[in-house]
Amino acid sequence: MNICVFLSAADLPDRYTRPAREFAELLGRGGHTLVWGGSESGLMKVVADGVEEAGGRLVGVSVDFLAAKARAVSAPDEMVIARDLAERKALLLEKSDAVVIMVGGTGTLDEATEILELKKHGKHTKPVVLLNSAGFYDGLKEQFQRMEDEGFLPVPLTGLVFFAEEPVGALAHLEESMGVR
Ligand SMILES: CC(C)=CCNc1ncnc2c1ncn2[C@@H]1O[C@H](COP(=O)(O)O)[C@@H](O)[C@H]1O
Repeated sequence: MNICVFLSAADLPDRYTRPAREFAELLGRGGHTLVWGGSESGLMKVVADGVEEAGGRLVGVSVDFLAAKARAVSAPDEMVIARDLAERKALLLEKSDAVVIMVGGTGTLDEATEILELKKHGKHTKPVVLLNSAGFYDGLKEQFQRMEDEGFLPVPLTGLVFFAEEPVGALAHLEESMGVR
């Protein structure tokens, strides 16, 4: 399975780094491919290193203005450079069977909301998991719940996104959704 991971490009403390590394190891050991933004920075690098060390394949989709900072990869790994952020998001989704949103800032939020919006409109049916490491997304979860409770969501929240507290639960949900378990 090709699993797209959105997450921070910042260097972060152990409470966020540990689950990122753990998820990467599970992904690699499970024989899956990581599809990610291609960066060699922060948590994005932690995940790429973890997948590579565990024997998984990497598919990066960087973007023109960040291409100089993209990870150097060689076959069977892959790196594509998109023209802009819009094309990058489209390519990340196109190359993936499932999406995991991990802790991040505005870049991660941008990617997450676009993927959920496209799913809401039936443009894709790929499973999306929000990995709530160290309770980072408690506030967002509450906001989504309020959107649903007050009639802002035309589809059930559970049909849009699955909240996982730990990496093992996140991967198990994806494997079950895709029938590879
Ligand atoms: C030092 C430096 C400029 C590093 C490069 N920085 C980046 N390289 C690649 N993708 C990025 C970078 N910053 C943001 N992104 C995109 O936005 C998300 C992370 O943004 P953020 O850190 O959550 O807001 C990633 O999923 C990635 O697709």
